Amino acid sequence: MANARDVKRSESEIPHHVSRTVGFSLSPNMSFHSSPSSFGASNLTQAAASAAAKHLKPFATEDIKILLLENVNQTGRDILAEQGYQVEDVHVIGIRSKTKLTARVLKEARNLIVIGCFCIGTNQVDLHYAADHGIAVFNSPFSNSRSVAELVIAEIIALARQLGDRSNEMHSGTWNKVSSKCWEVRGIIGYGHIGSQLSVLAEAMGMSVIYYDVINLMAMGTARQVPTLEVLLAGADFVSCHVPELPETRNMIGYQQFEQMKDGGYLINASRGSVVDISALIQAMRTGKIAGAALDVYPHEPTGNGDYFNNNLHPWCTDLRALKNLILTPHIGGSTEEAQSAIGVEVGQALVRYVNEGTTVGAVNFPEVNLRSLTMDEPNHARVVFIHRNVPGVLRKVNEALSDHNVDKQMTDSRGDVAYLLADISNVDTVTIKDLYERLECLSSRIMTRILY
Ligand SMILES: NC(=O)c1ccc[n+]([C@@H]2O[C@H](COP(=O)([O-])OP(=O)(O)OC[C@H]3O[C@@H](n4cnc5c(N)ncnc54)[C@H](O)[C@@H]3O)[C@@H](O)[C@H]2O)c1
Ligand SMILES: O=C(O)CC[C@@H](O)C(=O)O
Repeated sequence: MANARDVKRSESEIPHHVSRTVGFSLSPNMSFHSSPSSFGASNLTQAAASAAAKHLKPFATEDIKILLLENVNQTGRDILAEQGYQVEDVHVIGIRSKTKLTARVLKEARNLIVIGCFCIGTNQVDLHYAADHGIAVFNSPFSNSRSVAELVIAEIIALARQLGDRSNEMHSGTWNKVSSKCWEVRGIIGYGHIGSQLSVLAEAMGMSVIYYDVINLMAMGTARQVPTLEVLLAGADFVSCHVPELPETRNMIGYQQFEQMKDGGYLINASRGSVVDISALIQAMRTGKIAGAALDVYPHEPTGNGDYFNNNLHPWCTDLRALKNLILTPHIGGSTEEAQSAIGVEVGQALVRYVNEGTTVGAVNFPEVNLRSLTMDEPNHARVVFIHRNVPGVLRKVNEALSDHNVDKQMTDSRGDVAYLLADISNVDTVTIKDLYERLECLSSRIMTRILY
C-alpha cells in the first residue's frame, strides 16, 4: 500500500461541503491507495479462493471496513478486497484496555494518525513511539471514576461482612450465621481521580480516610495524606490501590508490604494487575495476615469473555480460586452503562476534533494545542498541522514556508522531543496548498504534515 497517511483521498472524491466545513485531510496530490501490483497477482490458488468467496455476498460488503495490522500478507488483503471490503490501514483506531498497541504493531499502521483509548488507562499503548511517529493518543480521564469508586465501596462492605462466602454457602444450601471476624468499616487509601472520589464516598459512610500519593494533593473532606506507603499500610484497615501501571508501581504491594499491613487488614485492587504480587497475596491470605481481598484486575487478562481461570494459564489460578473471602471480578470497575456512554462521547468527540480540526486538547502524549474552529464564513482558509521534532530553527523554516500566505493565527507547543504546530492561513487554493504541503514535508524536522481545508 502507498503511504497514505498524508494522501487520503483524491480531491474529487471529497464532497465540497465536507472538505470546507469538516476539514478532512489533506493534500491535493493525493489518492493512490493500492499500488497496481497489489491487485495484479494472479495464480490459481488465489483465483479459486476469490471465485469461491464471490458466491458469499449476503450484504453490502463495501460497508465492511477491515483493519489489518502486523503485515498481513498481500494475498489475504486481495481476497478481502475482492469481496468489496474496504481493506485499509486505518487513520483512527479505537480500543479499550485489552488491545496492546506496541511499537511493533504501530509500525505496521502506516496511515494511523490518532488512537482513542475508550477507557482511563493508556498503558496498553506505546505512548512514546506513538508521539514520535506523529500519532496522537486520547483517553477519557475520569468518565468511569465514579463507577470504580462505587464498586470499591461495595467490596469494602462485602469483605468486612464476608458477604461473598455467606452467599456462596447459601447457594450451596448451607446456613452459616456468624459474626466472628465480621466488622463495621474504617479507613482506606489512593488519591487520583478514582482515589479521591472513593475518599468522598467512604467519608460519607463514616470511614476515616488516609491516603498516600507520590505527589502532594489537596485532601477532600477530612482525609489526610500520609508521607510514605509504609505509614499508610500500617494505618489502614482497607488498602485500595488506584495507581497507573508504571515500572514504579509493578508489584507495589508484595510480600514486604503485606507484612507491613495491619493484622486482619483487607486489600482491594481495581487498578492494574501488575500492581499486586498475586503469590504474595495468596500467602498473606493463607496465613490470616490478610482477612479478605477483592481483585478486579490480573497480571494477564484474556482478550474476550469465556474460559479464563480453567485454562491453567497462571500458576496461582487454583490457589486463588480456593481462597475464602476473596472477591474476584472480571475487570468490571468501569463497566456501567453511565460510564461507557460518557466515555464513548468524550473519546469520540476528542477523535473528531483531532481528525477534523487538529486540536490536541486532552491528548495524553502530545502538547495541548488548540485554535478557534474554522467556520463556513472563512472560505479559502486552510489549517496547517505540522508535527515535528523539537529542535532549534524549525519555526523559522515553517514560517518561511508559510510566508506566501496570510497567517491568521498560529500556536505551537512542545512536549519532550515532539512539537505540535497549528496555523490558520487564508487566500489558499489547491495549487498553493500542494506547494506548501511539499515544502513542509521536505523539512528534516518533520514527523507528520496535515493540511485541513
Ligand atoms: N478496574 C477498572 O475498570 C478501572 C477503571 C478505571 C481506571 N482503572 C485503573 O486505575 C488507575 C488509576 O485511575 P485514576 O483515574 O485514579 O488515575 P489518576 O491518574 O487520576 O490517579 C493516579 C494517582 O496515582 C498516583 N501515583 C502514581 N504513581 C504512584 C506511586 N508509585 N505511588 C503512589 N501513587 C502514585 C498519581 O500521582 C495519581 O495521583 C488507572 O491508571 C487505570 O489503570 C481501572
Ligand atoms: O473498559 C475497559 O476495558 C478498561 C476499564 C479501565 O481499566 C480503564 O482503564 O478505564
